[in-house]
Order: sequence, then C-alpha cells, then structure tokens
Amino acid sequence: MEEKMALRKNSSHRGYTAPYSEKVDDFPNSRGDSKETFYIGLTGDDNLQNNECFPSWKKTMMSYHANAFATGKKILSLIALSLDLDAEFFEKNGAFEIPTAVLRLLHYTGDVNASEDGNIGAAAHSDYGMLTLLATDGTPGLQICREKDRHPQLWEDVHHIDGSLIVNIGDLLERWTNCVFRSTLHRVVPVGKDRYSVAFFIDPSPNLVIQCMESCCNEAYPPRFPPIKSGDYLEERLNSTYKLTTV
Ligand SMILES: O=C(O)CCC(=O)C(=O)O
Ligand SMILES: [Fe+2]
Repeated sequence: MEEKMALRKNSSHRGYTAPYSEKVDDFPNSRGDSKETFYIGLTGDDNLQNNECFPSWKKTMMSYHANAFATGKKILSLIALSLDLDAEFFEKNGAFEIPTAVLRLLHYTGDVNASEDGNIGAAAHSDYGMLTLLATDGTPGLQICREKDRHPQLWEDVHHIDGSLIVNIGDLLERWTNCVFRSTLHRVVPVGKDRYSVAFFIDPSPNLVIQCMESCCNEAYPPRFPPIKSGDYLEERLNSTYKLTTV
C-alpha cells in the first residue's frame, strides 16, 4: 500500500486511487466504492513512474491506449453516421483536438462482505464523457440498468463474451445528442472473488462547448441541456466524485 500511495492520484487526475476513496452514491452510511484503481493518460503523469518494478509498464499501457483510442474513434464514426451526420463529425468538430482519453485499471477485492449495508464495488453511475470501452477478466459483477428513469430500477448482469469489449455511452454524449443516445447506468456488485477490468474513457477536448446537436432537436423535442464547456463539466464531475477523499 505504501508503494501504491507513493503514486496516488495527482491534481491532473492521474495515478492510484485507494479503496473507499470514491463515492458517487447518496447513501449517508456507505463508505464509498471498495475498488482500487489507477488512471493513466497521455499527459499529466510525470511523477507517476515506477520503472524499477514495472519495466514494460509504460510501453504496454501506451500501446493499449493507442489501440483503444483508434477503436473508440471508429465506434464514434458509426454513431455519427447513425445520426445522419458526416462520419468525421466528432473529429471535424474538434472532439479529439486535445486528446483527453484516459485508461483506468481497476481491481475489486474478493474479500468484501457482500451483505454488508451499502457495500458495493462501484456504486450506480454513468460515465462522464462520450464513450467508454470496457474490458474485463470475465469475473461477473457488472450490471446495467436499461431504463434509468424507471423506479424501482431493474438491474441486469452483463455477460462476458471472450475477446469482446463492453461499450458504454457517457453523459456528455447524452447531452450532445439531446438524449437520442442515453448514457448507460451501471454498477459493480461484489461477487466474493477478485475482479480486474480496464476502462478506457473517451472525453471531448476540454475547450469544446457541448450543445445539443441540431439534428437531435426539433420543436416537439427542444434541447434539454444548456451548452457547457467539456472541461468544466468533467472537472466538476470528477471533483464531486472525490470530494470526500483523503487521496
Ligand atoms: O469495472 C467495471 O466493469 C466498471 C468500471 C466503471 O464503471 C468505471 O470505472 O467507470
Ligand atoms: Fe463506469
């Protein structure tokens, strides 16, 4: 733990986050998420190297980052086409001008007592940016809620398919498409077994103003969200996620 904490998350949101440092639920008694994670980006991690312990770490992570980013861009092109937009819509609108894609390694410990009140690997949330590509080690635990506005909420297990990625829509894409694409509400419940996953978050350039696309609005369906600068939105979401932490 001492070695991990030496690489703890910095002000650029890169590095290690310890169990219970993240809280996105509103339950006063919950300690927050039991997962531990490591954020990796293309910038902002200068003080976060441990080449002695992990000589090929950086190379491996950068290679994953590049491949996942290329895959995500292709999926975003398909989303643009599905909205009757140019396949290059996101590229041309500067979504990737300052690439902010972040890779996050996650570990859920298996020894958490699942029946303990409010105990959860990752509490219900939707991701903040455009698109998330999720790879897991096949251990169950991930659940989604398809109709997030309906109560009581119905949670379904996401079944693992070998060699496939799970693709989640983020809140900024929901805003951008005026809810034509809904962000995916998801959570990870404890299953009494260690679980490892890799999330790759694609967020729009921080300087880009996200406003509901014209093609997703009409008189009967006016814009539901005011314009907002991507960087301001993401910073606010990250800060509120970690507001209770000592990390
Ligand atoms: O570990 C998982 O399967 C999900 C991770 C997740 O939801 C996140 O990091 O935002
Ligand atoms: Fe998530």
